Amino acid sequence: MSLEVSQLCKNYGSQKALDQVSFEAKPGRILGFLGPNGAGKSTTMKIITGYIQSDGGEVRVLGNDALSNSKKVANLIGYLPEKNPLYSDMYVREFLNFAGGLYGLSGNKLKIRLDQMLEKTGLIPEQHKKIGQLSKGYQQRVGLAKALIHDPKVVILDEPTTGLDPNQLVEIRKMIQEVAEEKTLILSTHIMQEVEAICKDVVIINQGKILAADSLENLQSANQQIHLILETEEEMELAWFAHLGEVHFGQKGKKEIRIQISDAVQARKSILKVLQERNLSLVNLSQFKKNLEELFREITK
Ligand SMILES: Nc1ncnc2c1ncn2[C@@H]1O[C@H](COP(=O)(O)OP(=O)(O)OP(=O)(O)O)[C@@H](O)[C@H]1O
Repeated sequence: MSLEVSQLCKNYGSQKALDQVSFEAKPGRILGFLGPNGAGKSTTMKIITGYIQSDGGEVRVLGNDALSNSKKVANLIGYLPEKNPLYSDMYVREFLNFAGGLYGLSGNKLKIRLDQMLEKTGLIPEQHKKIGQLSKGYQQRVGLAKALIHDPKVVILDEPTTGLDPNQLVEIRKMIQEVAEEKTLILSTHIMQEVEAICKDVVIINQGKILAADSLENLQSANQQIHLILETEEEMELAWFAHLGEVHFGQKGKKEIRIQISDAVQARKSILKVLQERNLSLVNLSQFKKNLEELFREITK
């Protein structure tokens, strides 16, 4: 396992920001780290990367304890913080050169790595511009190149696509996927479609506690229940459909009933029978499966 986080705790004064947070990240699989605002995502990432200390628990990076081997672990991790801190007066190449130097790279090795990172992040045409002159999307690329300059094994990206236009978003996501092919990558994001598009594993945190940690596939298949929305002209009673599964009224009050079922064909037949017997006029009968967004809202509400 490249990254093991176990039983992390962190308090800010009397507030418990992290409460026994544990999860693992594997190489070659992007782990989506999800949670509502204030859930504890950035705090977890800052502890993993050594920016702040925990009040308890353990972080192991490629088997190294992050607390007792902080220097070694810092070299194994690349981090793009939420508020990407860049020196806007520095030139792109100059800045990345400086960042590489901080990790002990120099001479030809630094030059080769610098060229590789500029190429990988599409920054070659921009390398002689001042960072402050770049668009937000290109500034994020500089942040990504900085996080990767020392060729870390574990990469942590805190909301890297927030505020990007749709074109930049697609390009940065593609870059993230390429990076993840050879690294362990944790991606914090609020965008559920992003998780469904590029993550293999998912951790959901809320109020400092882990609520789910599994592969995206397992989470989705555990929620493969089908939902039917039934709408009629007349008011209905939940009891008429209770034999089919879990039932509750929908947005249109008693004229809309939502039913969670496992056998859609059988359920539709039964519903039509009830409608006929009670002489109800059907307005809509549709079915859907929960996506990650709905699952997230249900878990964290
Ligand atoms: N330095 C600090 N001092 C006091 N409280 C803090 C500090 N940093 C974070 N917190 C609190 O700890 C909790 C977790 O914050 P954190 O920034 O880790 O959440 P987050 O999941 O990253 O949120 P967001 O998605 O909004 O960035 C929040 O309630 C926040 O107000």
